[in-house]
Amino acid sequence: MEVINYPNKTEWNTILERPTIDTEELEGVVSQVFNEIKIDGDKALKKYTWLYDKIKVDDLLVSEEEMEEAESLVGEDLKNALAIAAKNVEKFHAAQFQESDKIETSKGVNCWRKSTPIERVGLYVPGGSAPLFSTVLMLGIPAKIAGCKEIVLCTPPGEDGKIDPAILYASKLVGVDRVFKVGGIQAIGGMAFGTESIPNVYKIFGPGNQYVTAAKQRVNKLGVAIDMPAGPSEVLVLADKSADPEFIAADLLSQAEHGADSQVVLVTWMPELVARVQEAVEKQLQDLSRKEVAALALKNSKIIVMNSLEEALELSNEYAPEHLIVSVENEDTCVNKITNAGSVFLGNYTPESAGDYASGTNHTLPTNGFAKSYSGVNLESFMKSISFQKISENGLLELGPVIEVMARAEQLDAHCNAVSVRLQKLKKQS
Ligand SMILES: NC(=O)c1ccc[n+]([C@@H]2O[C@H](COP(=O)([O-])OP(=O)(O)OC[C@H]3O[C@@H](n4cnc5c(N)ncnc54)[C@H](O)[C@@H]3O)[C@@H](O)[C@H]2O)c1
Ligand SMILES: N[C@H](CO)Cc1c[nH]c[nH+]1
Ligand SMILES: [Zn+2]
Repeated sequence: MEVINYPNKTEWNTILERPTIDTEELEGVVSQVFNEIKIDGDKALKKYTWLYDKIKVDDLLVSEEEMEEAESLVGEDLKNALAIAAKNVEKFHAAQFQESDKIETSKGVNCWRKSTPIERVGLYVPGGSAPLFSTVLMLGIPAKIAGCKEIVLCTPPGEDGKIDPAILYASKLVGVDRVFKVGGIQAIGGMAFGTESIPNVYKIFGPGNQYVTAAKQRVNKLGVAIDMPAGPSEVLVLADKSADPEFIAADLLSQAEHGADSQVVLVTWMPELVARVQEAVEKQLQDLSRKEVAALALKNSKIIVMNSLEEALELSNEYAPEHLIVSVENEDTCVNKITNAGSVFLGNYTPESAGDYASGTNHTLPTNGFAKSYSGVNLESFMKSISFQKISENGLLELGPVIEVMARAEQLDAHCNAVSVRLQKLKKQS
């Protein structure tokens, strides 16, 4: 990890750059795959699964038999863990349901909003380097609570051409309707445009690598909604002398092991912490099964020494990390100073991986600075709200003239007339 001491504000933007693949090349690949899916449907999905995943898929849809087989392959320990995690995710997301009351804005003018589920949704579950079955809970549970009528899920097939049993078990547990063996750009294109096997959905959810994220951003431009850009994982740890270097190292490595293009950042104002964390990272790295991947991610990563907690928080807000760990004395005093982050972990005993799996918060979160403008996945992500209004005759008599004045001023005569004809009738009646 590169160490940067007391950077000037003018240097912050350069320091905080994320590692990215050449975007022009990426967009070219996305266009080509999408064009073929639009013409060839399933045939194109299979072609690109062979090209990018090296898997020959005959039937994209996971069969009932495969679902049943998966259930028998998942151990009791994992089933129990999934049940507890699912309960917490459900509890946290169910509490997010909000229906607005009727508001009488003027006398006789009532307005309200009603939330309705997005009817057909597509979930993407990453599976390139590791099958992230926890993502099934994070997307499937809120989709179900929201009341989405049709929930389909795409995930890349593993080396044996099958989907990881835990992904299938979790899909059944949360009530996903259909699972398809397809990942990457081709999965996003399949769900956006529809093919013989996959229905076209109204909104696509889920994290993924840079290919998946670029594909989601492209379909969004083409009119299919997406949750947010949720690309390669990242974490920023804010730490002072109260933090344990072993814990910091473990948290940094937990996101570094996701992929070579992950980025992890330590920000401190205690220079004496730097060497201790570096040492702990080196030591813990050796024991990881994914140490090569984590080592590559550490090359993109930084330790930044700042002058104070205030300056460190300012830098963190500018970076807008997907995950922010606050390991400082009196961590609660930082809460109101955090303006940009996907999900925040307060105190030395709140590891980021708790949010990844089981605390109840959602782990599908904005990366690459998008936490400045996007929230992570939540119940509302699966809903849209329709606004309603009802105006009584007296209400229109009162508000109508206001509308007439405004419509005339915008020179929209028909708008004005829609009110005037009613007012005339009401006045005649009275
Ligand atoms: N932000 C979040 O909320 C969040 C949550 C979980 C995981 N993640 C991130 O998701 C990512 C998962 O990545 P992954 O690769 O393991 O799985 P993935 O499922 O996202 O991507 C795998 C697919 O990428 C495609 N692909 C691979 N190389 C390609 C190439 N050269 N050209 C075109 N397509 C190619 C393949 O089709 C493959 O199926 C990681 O970066 C992880 O950090 C993010
Ligand atoms: N840290 C990931 C989000 O960036 C989520 C995850 C799933 N499994 C493990 N971690
Ligand atoms: Zn993780």
